[in-house]
Amino acid sequence: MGNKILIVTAVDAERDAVLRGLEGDERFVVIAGGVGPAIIAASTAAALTSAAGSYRLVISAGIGGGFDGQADIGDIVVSTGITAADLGAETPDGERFLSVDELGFGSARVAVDVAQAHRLTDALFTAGMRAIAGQALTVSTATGSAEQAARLAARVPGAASEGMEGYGVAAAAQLAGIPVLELRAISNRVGPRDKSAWRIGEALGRLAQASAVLKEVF
Ligand SMILES: O=C(O)c1cccc(C(=O)CC[C@H]2O[C@@H](n3cnc4c(=O)[nH]cnc43)[C@H](O)[C@@H]2O)c1
Repeated sequence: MGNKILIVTAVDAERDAVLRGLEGDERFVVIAGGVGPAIIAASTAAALTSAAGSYRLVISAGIGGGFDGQADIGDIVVSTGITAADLGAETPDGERFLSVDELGFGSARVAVDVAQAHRLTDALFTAGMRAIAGQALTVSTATGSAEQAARLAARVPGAASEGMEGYGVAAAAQLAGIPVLELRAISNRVGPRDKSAWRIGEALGRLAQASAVLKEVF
């Protein structure tokens, strides 16, 4: 395993924010892998394969939604677990969701080094940031209602952030045998879709700040 760290964002604006924070630290390679779990899994796998043996850690980084009571706009969520929260099946009555774990088709969860997640959270806090260690959820459809937010919070205890890429990045890292973390700068509440309430610019600024701390921790 090499000494480099691969950071994968969805879009260029997130990649550029991370690069601003890293200030040219050559231990880190930062790519924008696309929006959604499938394309970013492919992008991550391609990056890892093209430089096999170079990386010791993969980080999924970007903006994300915060679950009420867990993470507010401007906070940073560091994953203590990464879950594809909508990977499964509905029961015939439409009342319940069965995860792939319950269906026996593998796992929607990727474990992370929780001690490492807490070290990063502590370092972010020391740097004056509001940082939370919690469960990072990946969905293919950004939540747009209070009802869906409640369903997801009940489905994944400790749900703190919602994004659309973490599990894809994590699945590629897991297949390559490389540890993974997810880092989300919260841009909005998970719940009723209200684009006017999104604070994407602020979240990108927090992402840059948090990226500067990565240099101290890893
Ligand atoms: O609903 C809208 O009008 C709208 C406006 C701006 C952005 C979106 C997105 O769906 C962005 C998806 C993109 O950003 C990440 N992200 C940010 N917040 C969330 C969220 O609450 N739930 C899921 N993903 C979120 C995500 O990782 C994507 O890369 C919509």
